[in-house]
Amino acid sequence: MDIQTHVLTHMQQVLPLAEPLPSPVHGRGTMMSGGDQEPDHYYVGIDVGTGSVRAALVDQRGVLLAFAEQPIKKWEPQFNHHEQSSEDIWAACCRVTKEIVQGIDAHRIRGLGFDATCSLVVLDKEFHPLPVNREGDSSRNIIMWLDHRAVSQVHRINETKHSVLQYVGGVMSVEMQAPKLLWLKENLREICWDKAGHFFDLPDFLSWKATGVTARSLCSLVCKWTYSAEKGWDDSFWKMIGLEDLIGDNYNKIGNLVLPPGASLGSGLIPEAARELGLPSGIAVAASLIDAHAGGLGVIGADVRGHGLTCEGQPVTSRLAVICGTSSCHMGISKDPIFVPGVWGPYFSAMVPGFWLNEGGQSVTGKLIDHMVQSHPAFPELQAKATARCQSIYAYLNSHLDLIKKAQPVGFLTVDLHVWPDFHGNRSPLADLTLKGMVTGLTLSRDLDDLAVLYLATIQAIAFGTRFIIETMEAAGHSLSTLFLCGGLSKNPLFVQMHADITGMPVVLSQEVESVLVGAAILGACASGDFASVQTGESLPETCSVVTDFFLSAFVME
Ligand SMILES: Nc1ncnc2c1ncn2[C@@H]1O[C@H](COP(=O)(O)OP(=O)(O)O)[C@@H](O)[C@H]1O
Ligand SMILES: O=C(CO)[C@H](O)[C@H](O)COP(=O)(O)O
Repeated sequence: MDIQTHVLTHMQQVLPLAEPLPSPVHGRGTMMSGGDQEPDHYYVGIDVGTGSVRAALVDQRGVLLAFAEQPIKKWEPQFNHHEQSSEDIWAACCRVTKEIVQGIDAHRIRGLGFDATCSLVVLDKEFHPLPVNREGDSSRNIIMWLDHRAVSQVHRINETKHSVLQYVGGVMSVEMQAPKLLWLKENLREICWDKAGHFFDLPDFLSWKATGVTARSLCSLVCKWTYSAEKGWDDSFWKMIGLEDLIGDNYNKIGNLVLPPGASLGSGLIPEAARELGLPSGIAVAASLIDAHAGGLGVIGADVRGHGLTCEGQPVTSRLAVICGTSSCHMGISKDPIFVPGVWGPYFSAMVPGFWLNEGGQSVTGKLIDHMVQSHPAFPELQAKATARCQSIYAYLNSHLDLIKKAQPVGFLTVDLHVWPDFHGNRSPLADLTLKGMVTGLTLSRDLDDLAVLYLATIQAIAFGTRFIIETMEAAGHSLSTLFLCGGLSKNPLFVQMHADITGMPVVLSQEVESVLVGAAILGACASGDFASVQTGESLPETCSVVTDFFLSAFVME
């Protein structure tokens, strides 16, 4: 889609914003073993997003009983370099977990599951943090997923045309781990590469910290490290890109024991981690998931009966889970592998066991909306007015748009203003990290109306990006009918409505807003042995015992 057709479809397809949103339907899916009785088992889910760590206590019926959140540190020492600290993140995990289990009978806690962003954690041979920066600051030992420092490395990797690239949409992303590893070898040889003993995906770092087990999740290795669920590591790839040193020691530094998400790790929670987290030692700890995959697992099997949706009579492969936080991830599953140019995958068993996964994505969505709003001259005025009304800036902007639209549908406020949203490159389906953002239709206006309309145009551009990804997935063989949204942006009704209007698909929101966390708790439930797997049986969702029982869609926008 070039900018011309983008603008055209933009103007043609923006449908009226629906009447006030229907109230959530308060109901719940089939009860699990506990029925209506007092819950006797609890599971803890910990979700490490880009901006914060959250924890939830969930019972065996899938009801979220307690929630806590804590921001985490981020550094941007130079443009396109984004770093974090594994110690800071672990400390935040401990704080939020202690908070959610206060006053709870700890003996009822049966399992713990983690999900996290797919950032790269570097430790030395004694498991101490190593610097990923020229300043030698070892507290910054994580290269974040959105870090784009390894541009030259990923370019060379893609030039090899190695066959593993077929399984990442044909083009490896600079956000994956191989280019970041190569960057470390080429740029920080002495202070980092030569001393490194362990390179972890963040979700696997957390499960190691909790159990002392260095096993990696199939999810991380397949989606970000070129591991094949069927064939394992491909030596020829690592040799071809100049990282043959990782093959030695049987891939010990990047993982040689690989477990499916939800598998129980070692002897469970080790005493030191138990003390720090405020949980009983020895409870089951699960092999982890990447955050988008936990969200996908949390929503894709939702029980939609009674809402008259076409997907009720369709296989689960007609559903697209969209996890919308700092970035948006578009998770579609299939029985057979589907190769979609510019869309990551197909990945076998990386999210739902036994299914192939394709993962489309937009590198910055929440971050882009925040950026557009916060950098506008009218932002201080917006903040003051929202604070005076005790509203979030987004609730304020949404009601402001309702005021200024007058009789016309809100979508038409942007007939003259268009945003191209690739401010941090295009992840899918163009798979071009060099792309930049664009705004057309600017005037000299600097007021709040102008800010509100720019905010709307940004949301619309993101929704068009989702539509572009859906069209590309369908052209390659997916057949999609319904969107299942979760993540921070799904709490914004305008964002959700624009996705329904612009894709022409109904959007289902889970009754439990914190679906990503429930996805993490499902892992803990599975590891505890209380449930046989994250999903059982041949087909979803009918026989998807844990997933279906945990969820009921709350309301639908069409
Ligand atoms: N209630 C809300 N209304 C509008 N936007 C929201 C709301 N809550 C969170 N967001 C937006 O969602 C994004 C963060 O989503 P979140 O899932 O918390 O991100 P991450 O997992 O990447 O840390 C931010 O851009 C934030 O502005
Ligand atoms: O690449 C991803 C998943 O495969 C995500 O974009 C990344 O993990 C960041 O997630 P979030 O936007 O929720 O913080």
